[in-house]
Amino acid sequence: MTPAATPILAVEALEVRFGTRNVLRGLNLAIASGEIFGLLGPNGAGKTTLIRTICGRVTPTAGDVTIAGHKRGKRAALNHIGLVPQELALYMHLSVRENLVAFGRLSGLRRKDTHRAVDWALEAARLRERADDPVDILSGGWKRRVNIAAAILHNPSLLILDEPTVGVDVDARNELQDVIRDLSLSGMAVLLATHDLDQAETLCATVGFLRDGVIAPKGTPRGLIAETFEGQKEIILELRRKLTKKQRDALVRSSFIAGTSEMSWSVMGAADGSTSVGLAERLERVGILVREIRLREPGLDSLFLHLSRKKTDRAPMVIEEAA
Ligand SMILES: Nc1ncnc2c1ncn2[C@@H]1O[C@H](COP(=O)(O)OP(=O)(O)OP(=O)(O)O)[C@@H](O)[C@H]1O
Repeated sequence: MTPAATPILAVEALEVRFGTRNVLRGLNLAIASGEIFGLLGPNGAGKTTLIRTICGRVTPTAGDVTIAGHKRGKRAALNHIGLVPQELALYMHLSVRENLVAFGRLSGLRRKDTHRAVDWALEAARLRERADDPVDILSGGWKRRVNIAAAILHNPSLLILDEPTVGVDVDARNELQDVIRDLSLSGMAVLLATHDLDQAETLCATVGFLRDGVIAPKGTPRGLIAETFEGQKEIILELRRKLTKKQRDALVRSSFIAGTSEMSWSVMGAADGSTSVGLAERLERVGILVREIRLREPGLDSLFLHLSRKKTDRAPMVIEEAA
């Protein structure tokens, strides 16, 4: 966002408490017209709570939220928001067009405006060819596009998407991403909550990590990666066999992070690749058998793992001494 741009969404010092639990603790966020902001964060960090607060469904304990200059919760503010929830909220037996007409009427569009809005939304969500199909015969990716079309019928200034591509195949995901990109190019500000870090990296001008009730760090994906890793490379180990507890502890103490299967581990190493030289032999000496060692440029996924670790977990890579 350029410093001069007036944000479509402005969140200032937002606090939300549930009972004794402070979920949001002085959160700030600004999204400009045409900007796609990726909201990242571990499960339970408060992403949905932030979205619900922006939409006026949760009352904050402190702070301000304005949408296109209107205070959150007011009718004028709601008129500027298009919300695409994670769950599909569609009439399955009606056609795509009938669904959109129904949503248009429900959202208060006049009859004569509804058909124009539906035609525009069908085009924008690339749904024209399926307009007359009943929703229940569509695949997951198409249904999600109908969900988006329903949210943009009133041409909102701010489009909020909560995990828009969960459970869809790669082609459908790419199509959805193109739809979101086109909407941002038409001037919509987009808040995209996602666990899909690859998607955030390709789609979002800026991303932020919601942790401990605030969004930090925040910046361009490339900028954040460069700042955090300072040119280091990510070393990925694929193991031949399962680790003993002792071997596992040794890797963890040496700053390795386990992938989802625990047969894959990663660690940051020197930019010139020297860290990986002789690594397989060193690991073998402590009984850790490696199938493959790869080097790659770190991505947002590496940053996410890095930020998710406790500071005390981080140590230099000293596998020999540690094991
Ligand atoms: N209405 C509520 N009353 C009490 N606690 C709540 C309420 N809504 C959310 N929470 C709590 O607030 C925390 C944040 O939840 P939230 O759903 O916003 O997280 P999230 O980042 O969206 O998670 P996920 O990625 O899993 O959807 C959680 O601990 C949740 O249990």
